[in-house]
Amino acid sequence: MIKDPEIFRYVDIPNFPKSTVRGHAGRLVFGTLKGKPCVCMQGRFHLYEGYAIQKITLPMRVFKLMGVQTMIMTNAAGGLNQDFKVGDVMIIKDHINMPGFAGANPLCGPNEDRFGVRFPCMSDAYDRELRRQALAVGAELGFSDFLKEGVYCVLGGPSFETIAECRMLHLLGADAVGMSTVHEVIVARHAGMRCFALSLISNKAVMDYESAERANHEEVLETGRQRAVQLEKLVSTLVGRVEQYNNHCC
Ligand SMILES: O=P(O)(O)O[C@H]1O[C@H](CO)[C@@H](O)[C@H]1O
Ligand code: HPA
Repeated sequence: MIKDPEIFRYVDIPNFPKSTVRGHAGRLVFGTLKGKPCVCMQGRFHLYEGYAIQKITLPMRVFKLMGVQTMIMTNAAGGLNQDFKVGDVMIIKDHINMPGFAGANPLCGPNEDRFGVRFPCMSDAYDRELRRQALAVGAELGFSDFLKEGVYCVLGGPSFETIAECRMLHLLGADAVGMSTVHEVIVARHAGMRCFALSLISNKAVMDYESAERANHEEVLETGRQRAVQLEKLVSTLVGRVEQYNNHCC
């Protein structure tokens, strides 16, 4: 997908965290996608790997310093919205930061004024224009049947949610639940980068005490393999249409 790739392993980059999750290759790939210069993370970092929240989000600040303007993220998530099916792709329109409620926010500590303000706004965390474009691209590609929009809730993991927790998150207005992305979005927005994120609904969150279904990482990986081609097509077509973005308001 990336043309003329230059690949760096995380383990070879000083102070970079290392990927520990199965399915996350742990490499930075530089190159072009549809003629646009880009850098891709093959594997991101999670609280449950034991990293400090600031370490998980360090790549966002590295990207900002490299001149990156737009962040596009994908994740796998459990579907809470009862209209969602396994294999649906949810454009994230907003998030609920559960660890943040308990004080785990990547911007805690002295503010880094060279990146952004002390109290960044999050009501426009997921760029409206990119979401609109993604829906249009999805329709052109014939993906409308499985393309949704919704609210992503992040938890710390690594244990999957209990039935009572899934019911609570659903009542709170979350459409999907996962263990990533939100910390990075907060740091990227703080630094004035534009964010767009997709959740692949890799499993249905279990909401019923009679259900025999059990969340498991195998199913998450398998759904990822099944939707990989369409996700690549959606993201690469969107990237081809992304315009230069300069956010001067911070
Ligand atoms: O890393 P992402 O794509 O968010 O994957 C999700 O899937 C893993 C659990 O199966 C967790 O890492 C969770 O966050
Ligand atoms: N819960 C939390 N994280 C997840 C899930 C889930 O059901 N599926 C993929 N990541």
